[in-house]
Amino acid sequence: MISPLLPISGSNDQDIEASPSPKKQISNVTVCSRFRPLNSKERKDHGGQVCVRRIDDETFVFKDEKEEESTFSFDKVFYEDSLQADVYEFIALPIVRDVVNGVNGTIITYGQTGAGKTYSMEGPNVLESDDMKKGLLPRVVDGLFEHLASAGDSIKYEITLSMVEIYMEKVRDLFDLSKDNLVIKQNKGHEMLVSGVTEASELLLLPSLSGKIDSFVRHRRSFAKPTCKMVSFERLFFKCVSHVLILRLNLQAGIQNRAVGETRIHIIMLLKGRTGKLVLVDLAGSEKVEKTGAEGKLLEEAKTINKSLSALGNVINALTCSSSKSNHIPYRDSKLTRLLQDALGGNSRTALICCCSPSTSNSSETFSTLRFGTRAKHIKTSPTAKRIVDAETGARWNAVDVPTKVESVERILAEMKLSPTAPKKDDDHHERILTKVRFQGLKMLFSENYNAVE
Ligand SMILES: Nc1ncnc2c1ncn2[C@@H]1O[C@H](COP(=O)(O)OP(=O)(O)OP(=O)(O)O)[C@@H](O)[C@H]1O
Repeated sequence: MISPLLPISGSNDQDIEASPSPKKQISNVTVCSRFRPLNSKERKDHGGQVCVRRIDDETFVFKDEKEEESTFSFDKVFYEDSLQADVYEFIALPIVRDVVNGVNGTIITYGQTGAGKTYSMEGPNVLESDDMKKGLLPRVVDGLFEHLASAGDSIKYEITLSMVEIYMEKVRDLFDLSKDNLVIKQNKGHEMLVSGVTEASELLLLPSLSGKIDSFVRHRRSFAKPTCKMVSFERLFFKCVSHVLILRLNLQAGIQNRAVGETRIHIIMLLKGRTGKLVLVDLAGSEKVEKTGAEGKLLEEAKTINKSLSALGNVINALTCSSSKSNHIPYRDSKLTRLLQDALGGNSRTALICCCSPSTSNSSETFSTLRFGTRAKHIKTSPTAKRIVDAETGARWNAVDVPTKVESVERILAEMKLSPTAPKKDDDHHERILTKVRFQGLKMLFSENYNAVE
């Protein structure tokens, strides 16, 4: 069920308040490994030798530099023939659904430089519309909009996008480069936020866009701003799709602003709705400093990056150490761990993609990435839906439990049907009433939205 943005009112909703809210189960961080195809250098210089032997979709045998074999298991293993769509469906789609329902989500790519982190996260670029190549980011943006729209009874939803990079332990705003040392804070709900970060905001949406966004993007790449008024379903669709595209253009603009050259940086994208927050993190390469061959300023950058990745490892160790329940978790040791505090130790459904080269020439870095992933697998998080306060009545709801106006009507009709005192009606009759009520409800909500947006 989708949570609406409009305040909920009416006696019907009051009845539903009493119904118990389902509790979310404790869940692990989802950890996957992904092996990219061998590149031409690995094929040429190392005879195309690989360090991984597939057992099944969750398990493989890894051969280290000393030819010793160990078996690794993850929630899912994506081998070199895996599709971008498979990665999205397994890792991101459940998180996107949860975010729409008020549960925060985080997706992190980890691995050495050149292992496929950016390819997994972005694909060739975020405006890519080829389904074989499109990465997680554009799919997540499309998926968020599609899920919000497909409910039909959800009306108005604001999505804001922020992008920051962590460079030399400073959080820089990728939409406003003058903000180059933003402060990370924790709000009353123990949620981490970047204070003063620029939020590109898009106000949305309505009818189902399923399958139509990419064909639109393919044909209207140069489209910049929505200009039409919401007067018909077609135009409404046009307006919604243009918002998706603008969001993708914003992403592209932020990505173009990030530090360039040899610099290794962490990139963090935050998509926020009224209820859930989705954080996508493309970490800097995890290789050892010596392997980078860096000198001078680049060496300093590499050391700072490795310090923050070590801090991430320490946080994971502290969280997974059995005696650490009462222990101090060193989130404050780096900006990265501070920003990921709620993703790792709190209220978030989190997925980690360990990106690896399959070549024996990189087996030492691959081994360290796989060990990092194995450790992260033991983190427990307890994501719960956010509480929403009804502006009119002050009633509090879990975002996942908030009934829409239309759903309220459905529940009442269903209850009437079940009630022993209710007059017995045939199913067709009941369906006809339901359809009419739905139509009336949507008509009313469409017009409310029209006024609000225009
Ligand atoms: N699954 C894949 N299928 C095909 N090509 C891939 C895949 N993963 C990565 N590549 C290619 O490998 C190269 C390196 O990938 P990518 O830039 O994503 O690495 P990275 O881990 O993000 O490195 P960096 O830390 O430098 O950002 C790119 O040319 C990319 O297109």
